[in-house]
Amino acid sequence: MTDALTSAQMRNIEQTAIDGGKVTGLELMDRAGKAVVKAIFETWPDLLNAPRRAGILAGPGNNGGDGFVIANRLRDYGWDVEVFHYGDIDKMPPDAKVNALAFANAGGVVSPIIPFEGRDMRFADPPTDVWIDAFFGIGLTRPLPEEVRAAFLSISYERNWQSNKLVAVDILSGIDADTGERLTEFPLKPDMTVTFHAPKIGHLEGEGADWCGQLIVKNIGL
Ligand SMILES: NC(=O)C1=CN([C@@H]2O[C@H](COP(=O)(O)OP(=O)(O)OC[C@H]3O[C@@H](n4cnc5c(N)ncnc54)[C@H](OP(=O)(O)O)[C@@H]3O)[C@@H](O)[C@H]2O)[C@H](O)CC1
Ligand SMILES: [K+]
Repeated sequence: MTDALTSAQMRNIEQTAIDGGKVTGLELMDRAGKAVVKAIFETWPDLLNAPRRAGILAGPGNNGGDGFVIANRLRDYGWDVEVFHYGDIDKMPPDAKVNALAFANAGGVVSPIIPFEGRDMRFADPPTDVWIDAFFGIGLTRPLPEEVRAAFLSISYERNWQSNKLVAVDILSGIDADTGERLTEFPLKPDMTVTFHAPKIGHLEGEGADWCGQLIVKNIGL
């Protein structure tokens, strides 16, 4: 596995490629989101047999933008997709906003994450086959907001009763990408983390190493 990067090193690699005209941020986000979907079908090929249901937990930044790319892609496969957005589409960074608007304008369901509050997800009907954690990636700077922690807690009840999957985009939200420190604790380990270009320090150090599930590193052409 190639050397682990800090979030600053990753941003520098991305920005150098963008500044050099090799790729745009939007293209990188598109590749990242599609790489997550590819990793899902490579890991659980039976999910390809029939359209399923996905819950996308999207945050306010570009990690959330990846989540909307994934939402659009899974809808292309005929999946029933609902995005639970901690954030405001209008305030998202430009690349993320493009993908969020594409989802919303195509009739995609975007809900606030409040529905999870106190909701007993153990008997959710229909159950969600795959949860995508796209709340926060390498831009996490502090412990998670309480409503985000509560959403994760509700889903952890459901996961105890349903055999659904949790996939973390880039890194499990709540883990510091530069140290592996869990800035917020919740009882939900992902089945898989899909990161881009190279592992980050937070995937290999501290508690982060135990809170990845299967770590998949996908090339996004950098
Ligand atoms: N071209 C690219 O940059 C690509 C990026 N990829 C994906 O993008 C994320 C990194 O995106 P970024 O927007 O830098 O960061 P995040 O989405 O992780 O989060 C930043 C936003 O979240 C707010 N934030 C941070 N911590 C918290 C918190 N604990 N509570 C509430 N809000 C929080 C932050 O706000 P600030 O107040 O801190 O400014 C931002 O609004 C990367 O991980 C990839 O998934 C693509 O994959 C490749 C292209
Ligand atoms: K994430």
